[in-house]
Amino acid sequence: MRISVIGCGYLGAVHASAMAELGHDVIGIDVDEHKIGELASGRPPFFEPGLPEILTSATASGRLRFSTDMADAADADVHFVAVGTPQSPDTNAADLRFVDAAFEALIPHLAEGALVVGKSTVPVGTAARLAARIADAAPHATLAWNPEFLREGFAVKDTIEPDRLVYGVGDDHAASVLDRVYHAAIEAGTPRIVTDYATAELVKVAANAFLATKISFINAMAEIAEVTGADVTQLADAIGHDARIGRRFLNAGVGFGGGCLPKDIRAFAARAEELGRGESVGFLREIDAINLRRRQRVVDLAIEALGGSVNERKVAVLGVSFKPDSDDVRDSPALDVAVQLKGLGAHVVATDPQGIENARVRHPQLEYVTSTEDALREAELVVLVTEWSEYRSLDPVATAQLVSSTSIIDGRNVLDPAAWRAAGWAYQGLGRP
Ligand SMILES: NC(=O)c1ccc[n+]([C@@H]2O[C@H](COP(=O)([O-])OP(=O)(O)OC[C@H]3O[C@@H](n4cnc5c(N)ncnc54)[C@H](O)[C@@H]3O)[C@@H](O)[C@H]2O)c1
Ligand SMILES: O=c1ccn([C@@H]2O[C@H](COP(=O)(O)OP(=O)(O)O[C@H]3O[C@H](CO)[C@@H](O)[C@H](O)[C@H]3O)[C@@H](O)[C@H]2O)c(=O)[nH]1
Repeated sequence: MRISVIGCGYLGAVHASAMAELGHDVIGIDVDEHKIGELASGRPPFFEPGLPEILTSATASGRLRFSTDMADAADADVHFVAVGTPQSPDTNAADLRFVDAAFEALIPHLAEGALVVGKSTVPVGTAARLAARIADAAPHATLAWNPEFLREGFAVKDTIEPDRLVYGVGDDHAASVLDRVYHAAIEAGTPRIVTDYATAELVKVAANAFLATKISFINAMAEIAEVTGADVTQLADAIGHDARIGRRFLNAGVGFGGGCLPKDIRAFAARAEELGRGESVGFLREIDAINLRRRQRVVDLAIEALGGSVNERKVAVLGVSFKPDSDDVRDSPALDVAVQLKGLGAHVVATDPQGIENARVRHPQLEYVTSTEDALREAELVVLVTEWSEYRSLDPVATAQLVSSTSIIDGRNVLDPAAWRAAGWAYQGLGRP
């Protein structure tokens, strides 16, 4: 099929490449000329495992092209809209300016029978509004909403082999077109839920709200563990054995960040307020508050570990991206901790295998080094805040040779406390004795 993908960021670039990998003829459109130049040359503008391979093969084969000109999308049968929906600074609601601009730019180019498919995460009610706009301005086209559930770090696999497909549609035709787009996943037996616009929009924000709740639940248990001497990781293992609960997403630590969970729960709460149902998801504000307290907890532990003040003390911060296998630093707990420590006068040296470039743009005041050893050298405190595999596998004995003081805060509870203590370290996890 001929497909356009409008918005080629973390979601759109992967979606466009994966659709081409599945054999479709794809054009990616973005307003960012630099990004489009990189993608057209087969270079991903961000780090995502597996993306370079499919981007290179699809651009080389000619099945995948990129442009900044919406007119180049005109002959596509299906248009995926994957532009950003960031948090509005004043209200916390989703900022729909980019979605509206993309739709207005696309509408004049819609061919007879074209299907527009929303992928961006939007407040419930957005699709109905945009469907009315299309019915008015381009009645020969139709709209579907097909939320995306990919995880950064696993984006290619999640796109090609999704756990489920959700179609919010106004008629059966739209569902059959989407079945042709996703024929490989459908044939592999992927569950497919065909529903109305509002349900499809709500499925997406409900899923992220649930995941955020699971993480903040275990972090709340960590807060209780910290005043009782209990161990939250054992607690998570024990409750996780109950299949009704499950062990995944019960890793206590510095909490959730990224371009999705924090902004999506805030936008959901703001939308519920608008709908007069603020109390129904009022708990999401508590989920957010627990999450942000964990960042503060790491900062407080750092102050404690350094005897009451971090001022002019060298702190090695391991990790700046919001999760491993990603260079994304949007609302990163790791970067937030580094910035707070710097604000308190610490000499922060931060490192990360992929996130430094993005972190430097947002926080040029921090010192960044690419080598873990350079970050650790002469450090008076080590703070592990993103669990990249190379930090998880640090050897406590060798690491002790590099630092000036053997004190570590494990903000992701990924190190073996016994091994680190045996090597002479003062080890502090979160929610662990
Ligand atoms: N990143 C993820 O893992 C993920 C997963 C599921 C859903 N989502 C949702 O997908 C959407 C996109 O997220 P993202 O992380 O890819 O954001 P992003 O900021 O990485 O990418 C958005 C892209 O849209 C482009 N853009 C903005 N206005 C445009 C316009 N008028 N026309 C064409 N392009 C335009 C921007 O230049 C940018 O490249 C958001 O709604 C997000 O919540 C993201
Ligand atoms: O037990 C856990 C699991 C995750 N996290 C943190 O939670 C955040 C989010 O992690 P994850 O959900 O794996 O990453 P995202 O790529 O942001 O993916 C989420 O957000 C996407 C955008 O909406 C959705 O598509 C995905 O389904 C949803 O998992 C990260 O900071 C993690 O460190 C924890 O603190 N503890």
